[in-house]
Amino acid sequence: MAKSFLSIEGLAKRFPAPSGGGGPLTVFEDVSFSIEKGEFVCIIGHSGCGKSTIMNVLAGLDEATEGGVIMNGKEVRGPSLDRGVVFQNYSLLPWLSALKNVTFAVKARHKNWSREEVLAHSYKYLEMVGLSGGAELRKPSQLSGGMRQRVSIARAFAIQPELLLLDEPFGALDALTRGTIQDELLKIWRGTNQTVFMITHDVDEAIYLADRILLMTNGPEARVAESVEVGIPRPRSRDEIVEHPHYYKVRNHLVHFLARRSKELAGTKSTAPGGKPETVRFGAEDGEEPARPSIYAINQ
Ligand SMILES: Nc1ncnc2c1ncn2[C@@H]1O[C@H](COP(=O)(O)OP(=O)(O)OP(=O)(O)O)[C@@H](O)[C@H]1O
Repeated sequence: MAKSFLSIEGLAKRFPAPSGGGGPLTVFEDVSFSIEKGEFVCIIGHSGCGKSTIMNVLAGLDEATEGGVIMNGKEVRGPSLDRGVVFQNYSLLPWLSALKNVTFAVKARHKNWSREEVLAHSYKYLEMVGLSGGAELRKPSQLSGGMRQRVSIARAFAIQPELLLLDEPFGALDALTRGTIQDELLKIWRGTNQTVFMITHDVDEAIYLADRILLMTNGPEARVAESVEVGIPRPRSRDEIVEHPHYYKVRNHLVHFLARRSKELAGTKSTAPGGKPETVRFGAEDGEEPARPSIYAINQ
């Protein structure tokens, strides 16, 4: 069988017992899933289940206690420009302007580019996120939280990594900017065959953007329990997506998982082969028999 672009195999993360006593904290265990080249995958789960920790392991910034990550047939060990990350807390270099934060990364990626090429490329992405007209010359401390997040997004997009890792990238943005940058992200993703793995708490954002949505049970001992296929054709429009017959089925499934099943399934083991999440797929209307896995049928 062909290997996936990204394979997460039997990942577990434990932290030593806190000084007050007790056993080690198992944040998650038996986390296994794969992502195909060019897929857009979102992950949703309650606070503390370990989403950011999984992302840090994918980025090569943290090590799992058990298991590993294979990308393009190679084990992920340490960070790489093939994996671009946007964190919740921007992680910009505070002594550099917004522009230099981006050019710094672009120069590292394209060592043989001229100064003009680096500048033109960096400006393209800064303008895309709405940072121009002088704002790009300010240092992070002189920018608002939303503006800093936009610099961080421009920097990650500008290095055109094979895998884009986004940890709640739009959380600090106002609704209008958020919508614009979501659409830019989709445009870039469609045009580049990049693979995107994104954490979000917003079910509507996940349905609008993703091909698949991974659902995590509550921690400790969390796991990825389900992989929900969105199944809504692209390009998607914000106005029309809610009219699609799958939209509310997917949305209700996600909300129900977060409200009830993430807790009910907490601490249970996967019954699927290799600990992979159950696939949840919603069938077409018009009399076609939907391919519903047992887990979906149970929760109808
Ligand atoms: N260095 C550490 N030592 C001990 N526990 C830690 C450490 N880092 C993270 N944790 C714990 O690991 C768990 C998972 O944290 P993580 O930030 O990955 O969760 P998350 O799902 O991304 O949460 P959120 O949605 O709030 O961002 C939390 O319970 C956190 O307290």
